[in-house]
Amino acid sequence: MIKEEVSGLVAKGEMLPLMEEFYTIQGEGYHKGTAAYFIRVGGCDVGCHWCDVKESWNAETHPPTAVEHIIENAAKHSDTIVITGGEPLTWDMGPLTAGLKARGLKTHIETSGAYPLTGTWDWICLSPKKIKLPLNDIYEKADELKVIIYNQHDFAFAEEQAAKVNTDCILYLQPEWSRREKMIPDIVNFVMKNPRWKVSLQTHKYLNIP
Ligand SMILES: C[S@@+](CC[C@H](N)C(=O)[O-])C[C@H]1O[C@@H](n2cnc3c(N)ncnc32)[C@H](O)[C@@H]1O
Ligand SMILES: Nc1nc2[nH]cc(C(=O)O)c2c(=O)[nH]1
Ligand code: SF4
Ligand SMILES: [Mg+2]
Repeated sequence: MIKEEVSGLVAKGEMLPLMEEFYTIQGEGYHKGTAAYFIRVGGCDVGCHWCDVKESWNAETHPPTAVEHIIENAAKHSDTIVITGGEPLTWDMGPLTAGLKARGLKTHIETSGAYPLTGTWDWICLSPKKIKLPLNDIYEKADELKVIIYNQHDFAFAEEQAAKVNTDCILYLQPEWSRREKMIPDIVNFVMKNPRWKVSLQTHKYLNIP
């Protein structure tokens, strides 16, 4: 396929820069502990300094892959598919999620919400970032809000973001991995004082799984 054809298909979400795919246990948030197949799509220009997958950022380094191929492969592994990245909403998620839904699979997304919400989702995990805030439309659709706690100011940011989501949205505070020892005591205190929040840990890192 010539370069222009590939770019055209990527622009329509019919091909996506695929970084990696793996069958594992969802480590974070509401579905933690549940087996799921992860699809990690390359490309993100949000730029969180503590991001644990910086290798995902440059889409050019991940091969454009036909979504039919991604869908067919995912269907072999699990009935729950988590789309993450990178920032999956960099791309049109319509074709990928339509194909997954057509096969009866559950579609979950991990997103910063910084780009327009595309695709059909059974579960939306919104993890807002101060440096590139979510667009307004996603707040009412988020099933869980997962705010990363790196420093004290992040608690105030978490409350600001919680004021924008729908009333059924489940609220999580997750320690930034490198700061977990410092921040966990403060997160525990905060959640006991503000019990509508829950703690989320990156349990896959404790389990030594992807
Ligand atoms: C790598 S991101 C990819 C999806 C999307 N770009 C986002 O940020 O939601 C997946 C999840 O990991 C979280 N995350 C990334 N780096 C982290 C770190 N160092 N410690 C804790 N959580 C982290 C993000 O906030 C997000 O909830
Ligand atoms: N096991 C596991 N659970 C996860 N939940 C969210 C992840 C992500 O990077 O989006 C992730 C991940 O990378 N691995
Ligand atoms: S938005 Fe997500 S992928 Fe992008 S830099 Fe932040 S944590 Fe990493
Ligand atoms: Mg991860």
